[in-house]
Amino acid sequence: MSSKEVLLEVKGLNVTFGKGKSKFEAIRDVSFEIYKGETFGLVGESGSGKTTIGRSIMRINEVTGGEILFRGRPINGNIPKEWDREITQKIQMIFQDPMASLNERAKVDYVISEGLLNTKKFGNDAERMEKVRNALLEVGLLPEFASRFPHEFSGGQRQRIGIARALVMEPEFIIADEPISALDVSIRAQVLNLLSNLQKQNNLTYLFIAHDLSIVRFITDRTAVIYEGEIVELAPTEKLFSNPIHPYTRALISAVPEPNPYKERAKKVEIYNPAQHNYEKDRPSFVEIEDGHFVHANKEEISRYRTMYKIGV
Ligand SMILES: Nc1ncnc2c1ncn2[C@@H]1O[C@H](COP(=O)(O)OP(=O)(O)OP(=O)(O)O)[C@@H](O)[C@H]1O
Repeated sequence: MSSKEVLLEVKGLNVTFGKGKSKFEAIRDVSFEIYKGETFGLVGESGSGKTTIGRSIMRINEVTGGEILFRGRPINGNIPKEWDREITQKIQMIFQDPMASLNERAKVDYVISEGLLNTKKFGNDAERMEKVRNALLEVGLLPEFASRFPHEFSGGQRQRIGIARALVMEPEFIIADEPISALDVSIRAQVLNLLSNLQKQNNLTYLFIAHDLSIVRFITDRTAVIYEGEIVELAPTEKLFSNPIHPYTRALISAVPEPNPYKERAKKVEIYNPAQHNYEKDRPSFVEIEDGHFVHANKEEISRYRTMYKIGV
């Protein structure tokens, strides 16, 4: 269950890579809030900037402009040591490819407890081992697995180890970056169920990154759609699917395959053409077109969308 208590706030985030001619603005003026206890989806195609946002929150990426607040306090810049340590513990990330994110030469106990070792806060060896065993149990693995190597496990088990690695830190906020994309289709639902159960048990808040809208639909409370480094639409997830407004969101939704093959054939796929926006005189902003439903648009588009999609008319 989500409250309206803001846990994480991203305000006017800009991320630029490179300098001079090779300068590339990967994230442009991105703002959103994530409420405590909710699952917030971030959806967009490859290269749109989803991971860069996740990495900025993890403080792996340099932030060029704007700020990120956790529990109302900035996480970047010159911050007190104690606060820095707390953020390092409370914000964790689960990665797409469990193979790539796990050190193959390290045993599972080390893989899971590495973060604990770095924060010092978590006691002696025996206490750490106890935490590792508990984390393994929590993700549905045997405590004995602690003394094995990651390559001895299946993809799904490795992702569970990746989840245990985040969980052992006793986080409050988890960024799940395409956590099931690399997994066999047959085990995806299991891992999603695990994430959902862990959320309830541990009162976790999730930022769930995906390129696949159909996954986001079933597990997120609210969703933001990102296109080329900009959020084009943000709404409660059901609203986004029942009444998508931005042409890019509409194109994405129309591209989600229908489970019914007959319907799919009849379905018209919309194509998104960014040139359709005329922003030269009438500049766009991020407008709340109805309660909690934001769209990137200019004045002319807002009034057109209101009429087209029967909002407040
Ligand atoms: N360290 C970097 N240096 C230069 N460009 C980068 C760097 N990291 C990311 N980019 C670029 O920024 C853009 C956004 O990348 P990002 O990985 O955030 O996208 P994404 O939406 O997560 O895509 P994917 O689903 O493929 O991971 C891409 O064009 C990428 O090439």
